[in-house]
Amino acid sequence: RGRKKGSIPGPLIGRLTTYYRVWLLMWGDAPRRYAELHRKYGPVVQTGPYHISISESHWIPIVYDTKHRFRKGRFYDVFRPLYKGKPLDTVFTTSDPALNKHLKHSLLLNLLNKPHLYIEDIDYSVFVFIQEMEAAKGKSIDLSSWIFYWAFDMTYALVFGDHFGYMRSGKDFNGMVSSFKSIVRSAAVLGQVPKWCSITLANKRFMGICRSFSSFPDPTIQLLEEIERKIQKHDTQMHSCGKSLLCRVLSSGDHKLNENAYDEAVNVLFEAFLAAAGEVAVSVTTIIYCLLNNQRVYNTLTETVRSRTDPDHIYLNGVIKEALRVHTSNSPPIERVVPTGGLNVDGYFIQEGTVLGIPQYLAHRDQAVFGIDAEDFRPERWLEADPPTMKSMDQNFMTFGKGCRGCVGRELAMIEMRTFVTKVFTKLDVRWASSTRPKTANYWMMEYFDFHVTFAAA
Ligand code: HEM
Repeated sequence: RGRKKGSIPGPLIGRLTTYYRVWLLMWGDAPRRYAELHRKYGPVVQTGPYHISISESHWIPIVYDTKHRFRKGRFYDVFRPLYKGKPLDTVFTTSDPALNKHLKHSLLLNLLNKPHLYIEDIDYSVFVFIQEMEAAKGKSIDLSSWIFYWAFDMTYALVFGDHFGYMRSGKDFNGMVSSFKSIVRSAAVLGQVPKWCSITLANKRFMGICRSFSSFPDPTIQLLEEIERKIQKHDTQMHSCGKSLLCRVLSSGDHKLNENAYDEAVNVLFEAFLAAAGEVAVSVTTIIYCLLNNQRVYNTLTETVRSRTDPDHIYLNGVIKEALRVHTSNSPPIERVVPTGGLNVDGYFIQEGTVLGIPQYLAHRDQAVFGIDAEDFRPERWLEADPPTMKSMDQNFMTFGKGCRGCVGRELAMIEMRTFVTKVFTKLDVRWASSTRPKTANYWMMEYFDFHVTFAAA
């Protein structure tokens, strides 16, 4: 366990107890609270006995390095599902570079490097969304929920080659969407004190008791059971889609002979679904939120997609990046642990074992990088920037994480988001259903409540 040397400023309570970080997070507006801390104490702030938050952009490539020097810490333990009674380390949660590379390889090989295989499923999912919205024309609907239904249905199709059916049923029929949101929220808060995790989410007995209450939200157990059912169906030849991640991961048949291969298949399928569905849903909701709040950009975008004058999606990519810059999905700073030997930067010496994080919210608002209008939603900045400015904007764009543990699904996510926006806005117009605007909260992911809109023909 390391500790900072010298005098890093910060609130006294943060130096004394790690529970201060729980307090920072539990109100659902952590980005604003971190911004306030940096305004008061400067660019490097001690937020916990072993935690430091940094708002200086030039630390980004140091902390999120490409060589696995700065590893993930124990915060990620909360995201490990209990499988066969034990926490399962996944590609996302593990701090072990070898396991991370191994599982990532399987994801890339079987899903992410094969865009031609999934375009059809993405198109179909958006087609169903449009059909449902056409049927609901003129009625007020909760868009945030519907985008979750779309993202869960689509991801399910890519991973399992089958249809989940949220959009067709028009509701969260098995409670998985709402349980996903609540577990992510609690995990973010519990993860601030990793020892809580071993007595709660990672504890077999505790989780057993919780699960005996049918109302207890646990999407991980639902998903793991679903994966095992699907594997069984696949093995008994009742599953024949051929191109899903499930089929490709199981194609060698090793999982039938070897328990490790079976567990690995479960692991990869689990993370491919969970890492993808929620983030994509939140991001598309954010994009539409920004468009509805900015009529000028809404008009330019709809004109561009309807007239098909932007075949390379230059304006659309600008809109997507700008929306995800201004309202980035992740709330607490993404954390990494200082490696052996400590870290010496800008006159600070930070001991090994200290946990460092750079709040995305602040990196995305650095005026030296994005200009004095950094607070504003202005997609054109991504079209106008000269090469050096673009380079620093890209370096500060942290929505997909950074370095060797950044998002492996970024390209897939971009295809999904572009397909959704292009197809939906080509056919339909969206308007706020009333003068009341959605409320937001941000624990780990941005959440929108009462996102009421109406759809009309374009
Ligand atoms: C707009 C949508 C998405 C956003 C905003 C997003 C964001 C992120 C972020 C911020 C990280 C790094 C988290 C950290 O370091 O703690 C990450 C990692 C990851 N993402 Fe995504 N993601 C998205 C879509 C996807 C999709 C579609 C997949 C597909 C499988 C995916 C798979 C992963 C995986 C496997 C990791 C862990 C990588 C590693 O640890 O090496 N993501 N994502």
